[in-house]
Amino acid sequence: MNTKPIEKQQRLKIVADENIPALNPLFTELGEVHSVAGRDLQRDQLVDADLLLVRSITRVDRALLEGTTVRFVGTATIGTDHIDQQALADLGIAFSSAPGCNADAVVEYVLSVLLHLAEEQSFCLKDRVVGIVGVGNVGSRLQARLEQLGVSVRLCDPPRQQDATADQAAAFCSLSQLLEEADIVTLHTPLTRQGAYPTHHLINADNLSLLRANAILINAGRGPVIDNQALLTCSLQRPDLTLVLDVWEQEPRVTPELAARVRIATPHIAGYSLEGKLRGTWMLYQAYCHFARRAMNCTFEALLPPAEVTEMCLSAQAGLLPAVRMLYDPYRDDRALRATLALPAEQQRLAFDQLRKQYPVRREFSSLTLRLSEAQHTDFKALGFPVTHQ
Ligand SMILES: NC(=O)c1ccc[n+]([C@@H]2O[C@H](COP(=O)([O-])OP(=O)(O)OC[C@H]3O[C@@H](n4cnc5c(N)ncnc54)[C@H](O)[C@@H]3O)[C@@H](O)[C@H]2O)c1
Ligand SMILES: O=C(O)[C@H](O)[C@H](O)COP(=O)(O)O
Repeated sequence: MNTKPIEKQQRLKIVADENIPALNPLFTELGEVHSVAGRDLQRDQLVDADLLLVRSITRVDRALLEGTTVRFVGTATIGTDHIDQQALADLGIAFSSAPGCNADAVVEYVLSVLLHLAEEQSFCLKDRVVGIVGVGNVGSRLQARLEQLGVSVRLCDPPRQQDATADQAAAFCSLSQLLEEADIVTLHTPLTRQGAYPTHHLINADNLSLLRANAILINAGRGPVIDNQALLTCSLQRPDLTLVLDVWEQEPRVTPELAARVRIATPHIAGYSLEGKLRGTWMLYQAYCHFARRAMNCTFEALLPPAEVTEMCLSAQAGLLPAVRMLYDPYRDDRALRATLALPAEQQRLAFDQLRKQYPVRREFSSLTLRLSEAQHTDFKALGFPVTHQ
């Protein structure tokens, strides 16, 4: 890629999505930050801009950038399906995303969902097989925590399987085998439409029928990885299925008919821990400083405020769910989303974005040290809590 650091005497002009936190402490030392509404960003807002910082709701392509002065684009997200990276390379614009920034938040969303459903449906997670589709930053961290808890997993990731040694490749299975063998299926692939293993409508009318009786299907990746119309049809015929959707094919539109069939419905917030969001911005700051060959003046630790509650003592009888619920209860987000579903379509779309914009502070499990009896240590540690003796 033919990208050169920006050489400019005057302060940079930085155009940034208003939903990116910590722009001030990180980017105002570099230039003037202009906040914009990410979903509606237009070319004329990029006049004289040097940097463009976005989240996942801004389509960044040739039409937006050709002929502008932008030299660096960053997305403070893991997903990159909204960015035409080939166009950026052709235009000589440097690009950075934030791989892994909110992976732990997504893992904790899934763990919290599973522990809530285990209580409601009276099953023990350790007796269930969890199928993870997409075993990258999110999927592999989820795998590690589940295996430490003693849960059996099945893994499907053809790109990783293809690059693995024969020994490593044996850990993976095909999608159909996973759907047939797993009691719980959770999707963590990127959204891709091309290449050897495209994920658009990876889950569709043909393979939904492979799901086991009483299966749980979770999508916290990207909405179009599941054919939502096929899912609705299937769910009407299969009341035994439990669906959990954080992402939706027509996002920010959520069709009330599908939401009515979904047990836990949330507005694309699986990755919205404070740590995840701040790490996303900080990784862009780090990437830009590297690109511009500048020294960094802020560490991630300095950016992250202390949690309100940092330590909690649990009784020797306490199970996992009460501690998890203290930090994250997915039904809070489910209730907030459902309250918007009776609105006319356009207002519902706006409400979806508002829920995300005004998202309450949510901290990761690592922020809360638990005082526990010795016997409880293994499971709470496996979930990701720091633990200490009572
Ligand atoms: N809901 C949320 O808030 C949220 C938050 C973070 C990320 N995400 C989404 O989750 C996705 C995964 O995140 P990640 O950090 O683990 O990404 P990653 O790139 O680290 O891992 C993705 C994995 O999916 C695999 N994969 C690609 N095509 C596949 C296919 N056809 N079948 C099975 N596996 C396939 C890749 O080989 C890779 O190992 C992101 O791309 C993003 O779209 C959503
Ligand atoms: O890809 C990601 O990192 C996540 O999906 C992220 O949480 C999306 O958040 P948004 O950019 O829509 O605020």
